[in-house]
Amino acid sequence: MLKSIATVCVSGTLDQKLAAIAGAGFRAVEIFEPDLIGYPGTPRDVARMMADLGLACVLYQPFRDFEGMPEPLRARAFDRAERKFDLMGELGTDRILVCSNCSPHALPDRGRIVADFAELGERAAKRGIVVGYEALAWGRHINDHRQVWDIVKAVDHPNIGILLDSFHSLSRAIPIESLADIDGGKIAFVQLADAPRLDMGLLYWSRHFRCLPGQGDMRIADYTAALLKAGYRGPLSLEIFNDRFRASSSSLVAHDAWRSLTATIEDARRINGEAPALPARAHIRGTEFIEFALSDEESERLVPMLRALGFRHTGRHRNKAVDRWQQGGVNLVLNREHHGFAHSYRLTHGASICALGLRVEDVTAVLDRAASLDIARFDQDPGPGNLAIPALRGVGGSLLYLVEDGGADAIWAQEFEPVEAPGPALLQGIDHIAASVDVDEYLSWQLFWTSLFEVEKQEELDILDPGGVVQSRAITAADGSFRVTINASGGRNTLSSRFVHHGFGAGFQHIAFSTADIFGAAGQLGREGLPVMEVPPNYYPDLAARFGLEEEALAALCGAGLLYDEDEAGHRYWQLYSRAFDKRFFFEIVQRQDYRGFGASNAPVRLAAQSRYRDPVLD
Ligand SMILES: O=C(O)c1ccc(O)c(O)c1
Ligand SMILES: [Mg+2]
Repeated sequence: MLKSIATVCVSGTLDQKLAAIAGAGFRAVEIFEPDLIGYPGTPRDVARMMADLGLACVLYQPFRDFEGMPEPLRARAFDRAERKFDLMGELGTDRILVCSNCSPHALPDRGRIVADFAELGERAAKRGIVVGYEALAWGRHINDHRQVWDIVKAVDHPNIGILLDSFHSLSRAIPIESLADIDGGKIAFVQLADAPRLDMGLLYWSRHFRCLPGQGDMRIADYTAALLKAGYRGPLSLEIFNDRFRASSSSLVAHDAWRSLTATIEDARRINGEAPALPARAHIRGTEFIEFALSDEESERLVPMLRALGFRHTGRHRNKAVDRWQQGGVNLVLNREHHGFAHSYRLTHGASICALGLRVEDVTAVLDRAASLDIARFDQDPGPGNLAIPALRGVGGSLLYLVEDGGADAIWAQEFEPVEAPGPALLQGIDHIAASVDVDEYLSWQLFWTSLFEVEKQEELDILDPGGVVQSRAITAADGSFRVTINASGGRNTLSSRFVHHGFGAGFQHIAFSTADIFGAAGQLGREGLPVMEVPPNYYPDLAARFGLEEEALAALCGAGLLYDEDEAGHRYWQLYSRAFDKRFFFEIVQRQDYRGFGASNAPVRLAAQSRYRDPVLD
């Protein structure tokens, strides 16, 4: 399938947009009229620019308020169309989008609309132009693709087809099955856009909140699959009106667009039972290790924190300044090297979580899928005697190492000499990892995880921080083997924004370890003297009121300094936070009993407490 994108999707001037689009691998583009009008070159100049970039112009759009007009507006509409046909000749495109009429003058006269398109078809045929008629969801009389299909059938002209835009169909909840009634040969063009489920007017929703397929809540792969099944073989083109995209990097959005469209086409092929072109999304079986980039001095200060949490120094790398700290199923790797990736990461961001090691069934398959999705591979000479672990570039330039089950055992055994034996495991595993990212990259990081791995997006939450609102979305494997939360905020002073700005970019801000005995863990931290985040006293009476807790249970929670939550089914969740290390990252300990969330109701309490630790001058 030819992949295309509308110039309206990305930021910049027309030349910048086209460069970003071509740079992301696209070979086809829709020219959105305002981008052309605002450009200081002729349509021929733009045609040359597209040719130089290897881009074919597959659509010119939009042409508005055409059909069903009374005279003299009708004659004016045909005159306007002729002028646009002239322009299309110069631009070198043979396809135009006519969107349904929104004018208050438009008449609900089907006969007239059919006649108008029949006439337009004749005029288009003389120029070798094909017209795609699109039902805008808010069109005055025509706002449903089923109406457009009815009209296109009645017009029955080879130069008049239907243009389908997933947003307009799905925002109105028009059944996808209705696409099966359309003759694929009469589909002039297809535009794809997703959107989050929002309760607002259709026009405002469409013009500000569209997003790339996979970033929202619409069934875009099913929609695409239905069109392919109907026999459509033309370009699949992204048309995203999104305020954030308009304000962020054109290159980032264009690359994400390529990734999104590639994944969507693959999903659609699979839905239709066609042979897959890419390996399937991989199930993340678990986190094999988490790597920290530290100076020697930072490492010395982190070590007591890890010891207090129950970790033991179980391995020392034989030829690198790298240590393994272990407990239960958790491996923490402390990298103090003075060259290489971790060192560079630390120089840029400060003490950091610089890499995750994920366990998957088939590393090669993940690498192949990643390559098709244009996710960058990372290779570094592991040095003599060390095993190379394949890696991908992930959030904020951190790395995602990929290992197969048992695949890391050889590395632990061969490259690390034993130091201490592991102690009793108070913490058993990694419950979740939390990333803080720039608000402009919030959707991008979601797409990264959901396009590559077999994970599900959870409902987005707005979390209140004393410095602003934080958007938070968890992305989880169905069996709980992997959970990551992505947090972003437009407010400059929220915890997540401060992390991103002070640390020069997105990254992992906290790790939540799982325990089966959170009261035991709290007791141990107390005995070890590890400072934990203080819970404000008002929290506990509120908890008691909300959940009807007995005095004794409440006293235990309060005594241990725990946060607590229950879901509607009564599943329970306990949380405990460490203080942050160098204001860069912190640890959480959680215990969950069939509870699937992340304690969202506790997050504002936690963020308020953390904001009290701010230095009023430095932070
Ligand atoms: O918002 C609009 O006006 C508009 C214009 C052209 C399109 O293809 C579309 O889907 C929406
Ligand atoms: Mg459209």
